[in-house]
Amino acid sequence: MNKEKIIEVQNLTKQFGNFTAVKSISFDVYKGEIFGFLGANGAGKTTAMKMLIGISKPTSGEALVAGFDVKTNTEMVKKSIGYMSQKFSMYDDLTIKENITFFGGIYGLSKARIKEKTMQLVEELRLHDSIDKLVGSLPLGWKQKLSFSVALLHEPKIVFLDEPTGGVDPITRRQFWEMIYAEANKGTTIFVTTHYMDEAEYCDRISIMVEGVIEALDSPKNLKNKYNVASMNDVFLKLARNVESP
Ligand SMILES: Nc1ncnc2c1ncn2[C@@H]1O[C@H](COP(=O)(O)OP(=O)(O)OP(=O)(O)O)[C@@H](O)[C@H]1O
Repeated sequence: MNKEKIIEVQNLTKQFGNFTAVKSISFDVYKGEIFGFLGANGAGKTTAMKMLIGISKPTSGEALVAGFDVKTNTEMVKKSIGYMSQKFSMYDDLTIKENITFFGGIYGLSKARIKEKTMQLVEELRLHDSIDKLVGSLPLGWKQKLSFSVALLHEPKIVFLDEPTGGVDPITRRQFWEMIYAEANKGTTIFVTTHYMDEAEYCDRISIMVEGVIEALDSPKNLKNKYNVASMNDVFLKLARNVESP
């Protein structure tokens, strides 16, 4: 794997009043890496991710995303990244083609480039018969795959995926991950949160957050060795259980 750093995080902290949601976390992510960002509900993943995509100001600490400071250069951070979440997909009342045109425009693509990208997506996702269908009429799995492709329209260096496969069936999730692999192979960095432990196994490295702190960070294989368990699910349970016991 290429060891060029694409995300550099140093002592990043976020406080809401007296409550510290993210407690001085530090880590690096490498170019082309699939980086899994795991943690139980409320562990601080979304808060950390919001700081990295430049929409929430850190209370303290530093983060460089694609070489740009998330505190002072948010515009360049936003241009360098793609983002998709389970909650925000595409506009249900626009067709697939209209959604691609709309988001392409937001990302600053020329008309010619949007046309080119639309044709590319039609081929890759085999959309020949459905390009003029309303997105609202598509199954969730299709929406999520499309949404991923749309997040990549402007060819960002990093794509942030916040629980991208929530509620999607296992076969579609597998297809989604094939798309992720293909994109990572092109050199795009994937930063992904998930609650599915089978997906954690697919990542190059995993960070596990517990109560605002990064409790563990390594490859799935090394984490399983370290905690002497057979699956990422067991690693996760072990760390979560440690929190529950006084
Ligand atoms: N704007 C806010 N004001 C106050 N507290 C907040 C705010 N946003 C998040 N929190 C708190 O920070 C903690 C971390 O929340 P966060 O959403 O980052 O967790 P998460 O790991 O993403 O959880 P989930 O998996 O449920 O999305 C939670 O206790 C949450 O209530």
